[in-house]
Amino acid sequence: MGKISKKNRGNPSKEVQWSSVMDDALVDAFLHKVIIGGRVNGTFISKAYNDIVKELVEKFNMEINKDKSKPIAKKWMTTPMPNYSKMAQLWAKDRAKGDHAEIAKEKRARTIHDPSMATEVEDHRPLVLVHHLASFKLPLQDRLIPHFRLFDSLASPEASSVRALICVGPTPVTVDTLDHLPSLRLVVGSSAGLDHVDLVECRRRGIAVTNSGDAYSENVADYAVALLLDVLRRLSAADRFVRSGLWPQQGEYPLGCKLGGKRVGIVGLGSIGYEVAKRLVAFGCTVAYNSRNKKPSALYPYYANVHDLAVNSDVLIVCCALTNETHHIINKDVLTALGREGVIINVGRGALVDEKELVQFLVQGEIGGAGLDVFENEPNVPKELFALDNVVLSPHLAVSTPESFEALNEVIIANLKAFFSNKPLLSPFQQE
Ligand SMILES: O=CC(=O)O
Repeated sequence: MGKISKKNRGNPSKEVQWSSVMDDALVDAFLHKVIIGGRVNGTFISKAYNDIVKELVEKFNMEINKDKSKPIAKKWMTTPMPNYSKMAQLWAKDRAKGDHAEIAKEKRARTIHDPSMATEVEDHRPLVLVHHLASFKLPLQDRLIPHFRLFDSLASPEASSVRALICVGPTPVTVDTLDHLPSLRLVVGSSAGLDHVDLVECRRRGIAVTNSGDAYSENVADYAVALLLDVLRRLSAADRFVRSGLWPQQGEYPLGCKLGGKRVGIVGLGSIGYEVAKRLVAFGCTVAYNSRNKKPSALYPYYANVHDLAVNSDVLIVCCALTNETHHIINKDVLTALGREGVIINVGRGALVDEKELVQFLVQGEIGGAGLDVFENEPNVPKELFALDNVVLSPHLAVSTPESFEALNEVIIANLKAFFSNKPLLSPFQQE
């Protein structure tokens, strides 16, 4: 509990208690977005948000919109701001006195700069553009607010001076995007693959690029192994068999194959590929790989081209970056080399595989099966695959777990903090 002097309208001398029931982070967000920033961008229109508004209003005897049918935020957006800004300062000061000195220190650093409040508050947080398609939101974005001053429009006046951008999911970063951002020096990708970022143009303009580093690697590797086990043991198909009531009618289900002992070729031995290899060795598989260059630290046999890797593999697991060189790296020749019993797992990008050819091979039984998390034209999946029990389909999910998003958040913050303090970046993008 802390104390705060209430100096605004109503009862000028009364001291009110600051309730500790409110989550600090939400209060911060509230202070930044509503009180100081004076606007709500929609992120906090939620029950938690409304609770905070309500509690603040009650504590400070401020006017409240009595009409419950209207969101409180609407009312607050039209309320004059200065008193609230003062309140935020008092609150920060108050916290500084108690055992929350650290929080308050951080809070002072978080205070947003708004020209209309310039004499009252100061904001030292670096400016960062969150660049995202409407359908892609950065997971845990609110956690960045204490560290960075975020905005999300290329049309905003801040665009001309912003030095760092977070690229959310597959949001394209093109020449046109970069033309809006003359001061940009860093693109922080939130994905492992960065085929949606014009890397050549970034390099030409001296813009560094980072990706998700190791944040997703274990999750994607788990998923690749899960897809492979599913294809080999026909788990999803067996599940459908039971659910559709066919077991009592048809009895035995066709045998699946053992994973141990398979020769697995990994296409792209980056951090995901390494994790896949580790897991498959534990299952008793033999592992070989192809990547742009032989890795001095890798003990697995190296094949300089995917065709030769396929000839010597029962399974290909595709987890390399999509580039001009790797587009359709799994083509008709590679599929032929893999053979009728061969299995393809793709957790990289759809366009790494010539999808039309793959569909033909699967439909005609010229390949053993496939586990696909990615497709050439997402979210559209070739309908011919729906009827095939030796194919496991997944909606681009391999990276997504709460744990991987937590890890991603740390990588993003670490990269931005390193950049703004002129230290080496945590996960500069490297092509495998
Ligand atoms: O596909 C997801 C990613 O590249 O992170």
